[in-house]
Order: sequence, then structure tokens, then C-alpha cells
Amino acid sequence: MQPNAIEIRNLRKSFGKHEVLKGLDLDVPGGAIFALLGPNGAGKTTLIHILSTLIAPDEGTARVAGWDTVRQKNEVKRAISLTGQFAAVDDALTGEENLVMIGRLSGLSPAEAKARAAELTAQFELNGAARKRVKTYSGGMRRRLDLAVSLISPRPILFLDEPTTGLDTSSRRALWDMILQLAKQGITVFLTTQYLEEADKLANRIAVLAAGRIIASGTPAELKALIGGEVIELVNTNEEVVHAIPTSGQVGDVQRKLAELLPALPPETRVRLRTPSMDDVFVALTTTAKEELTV
Ligand SMILES: Nc1ncnc2c1ncn2[C@@H]1O[C@H](COP(=O)(O)OP(=O)(O)OP(=O)(O)O)[C@@H](O)[C@H]1O
Repeated sequence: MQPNAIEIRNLRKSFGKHEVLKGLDLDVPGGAIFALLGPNGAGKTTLIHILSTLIAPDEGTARVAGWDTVRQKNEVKRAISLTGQFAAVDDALTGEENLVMIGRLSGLSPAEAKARAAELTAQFELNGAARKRVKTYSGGMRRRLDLAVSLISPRPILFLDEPTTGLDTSSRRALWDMILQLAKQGITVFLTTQYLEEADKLANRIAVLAAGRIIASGTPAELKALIGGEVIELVNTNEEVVHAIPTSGQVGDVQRKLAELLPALPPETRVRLRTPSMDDVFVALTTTAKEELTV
């Protein structure tokens, strides 16, 4: 088994009095396509910014590729690609010129940069557009170029912040295929999305961020079991649900799942078992996400 690509422990972040992340714990296995689901303002981008060293947490730790995001920033940066952040695409240049320029900035020779640009324009189906200025690109082409640019020098972990927001269905599916191909090459993909369907199609691990906490996590099948199975809810003294864990409801399964969590739980945590609905699980998600759920 590969080690975890990302390990987050008790991560907290506030902006002024607004507490955005309220003590996150999360592991992302190496080689996974991991989807972080959550409504607008849940803190998804904030978490990506912490993981990619752009901002520091107030408390807790995050390790990316084994490196601490505060104390070992440079090592983290060398292990990750971040779409649309480190690599600013210049609208006045063509797609190819952008790729060559970023290739040169990443230390490739002119010939290597040209070769890598050609490879990436083919991989991201931008052949026809490579010689056109980026300002003439559609939203889908622009996203594909962003992704290509971030992959000029391949890194083991790729962050994609809402990669398909605003894209039409066919562009979205084309981008999903490309993300799946990257995962086949062994890249760990950490993406955020507001679309449950997207997480379901792409990801092998999903976590739902709402009100500053991970309210549910697991494989897509486990999350779906939340709809039809039972849910163990762990509730803190403020009546907040701190964990929602899918279970068959049988005594052995409940016992095993509680035993796994027990060492990390404050003793005053209360346990309840309930029949879930999709609305319960994704209660904090946006209307858009809820529409996707009913498709
Ligand atoms: N630099 C900042 N200063 C003040 N508040 C901020 C800052 N960055 C984010 N926030 C606030 O933190 C909250 C979480 O924002 P964030 O962008 O992380 O959410 P998100 O889940 O990515 O949302 P979206 O889906 O809308 O992109 C929001 O209420 C936002 O207004």
C-alpha cells in the first residue's frame, strides 16, 4: 500500500472572527483521486491554499508528500502542481507560447520546452488551438490549457480547485477523462467540487466539508450507503455532528466502526444511529449540488 499523500490533523483557520476550518482531520491515500465536496464558502479553497503553502493554518498540521506545509514549504511546492495558481496563463499569447514559456521558466531547454508543449497539446486535445491566442479560447479549452500548463514538469500530487465549474456537459466529461488518465500515470489528484456526480464519476475517495468540518467521508459506495443504509452520528456537546459514518446497522459493524474512532473521541461525545437521507448527508450543500443529487 502507498503511504498517504496528504495527512491533515486538527487543522484550523479563521479569517478575523470567521472560523472557516474548525479542526479538520483527513488522510488522502497516495494514488487516489480524492474529491472534496462542499457548498459555496465551506472552506475548500482555503484548505487547498493551506495544502499548497499559500497560506498558513492557525493550528494543526498538514503534511503533503510527507512534508510539513509550514516548515517545509519548498519541499511541498516541489511535490505539487496547482492549476491556475503558480502558472499564470497569458491571454495575449497562444496556447503553445504559454506552454513553452512556462516550460522555460521551469528550467527546460528551448527544445525540451517545445517537445513538452507538443506532447501536452496532443494529450489535452488542444492541437487545433495551440497556435491561437488564449483570449479566443472557450471556457473548456482554457481549463484544459490551465491543466496542461500545471503539468509541464510533472509532480506527484495535483490540486484542482473546482476544475469543471461553469463548463458544459461535454467539456466536463472531456476533462474527467483527462483527470482519469493522469491518475493512471500514478498522480494523486485532490480536487474540489460542488457536484456530487463529478465526485462519484471520478473519485475513489470523497469527503464532504460543511460548516468547517468533514461531515462524511469514504468511497463513493460508502457515501451512497449513507442514503440507503444507516448512519452512526457522533455528536459533540454543542449538538454538532462531528462524524457521520455509514454502517449496515448490524451490531458487529457498528462496534467495529466505533472502535476505530474511539481513541480520538472526547468522552462526552454522544452516539446516535439514524436512517439517512441524501438531504441529511449533504444538508449544507448548495441548491446546484442538490439538483445534481436528484439526476
Ligand atoms: N483572505 C480571506 N479573508 C477573509 N475571508 C476569507 C478569505 N479567504 C476566504 N475567506 C472566507 O472564508 C470562507 C471560505 O472560503 P473558501 O473560498 O475557502 O470556500 P470554498 O468552499 O472554496 O467556496 P467556493 O465554493 O465558493 O469557492 C468564505 O466565507 C470566504 O468569504
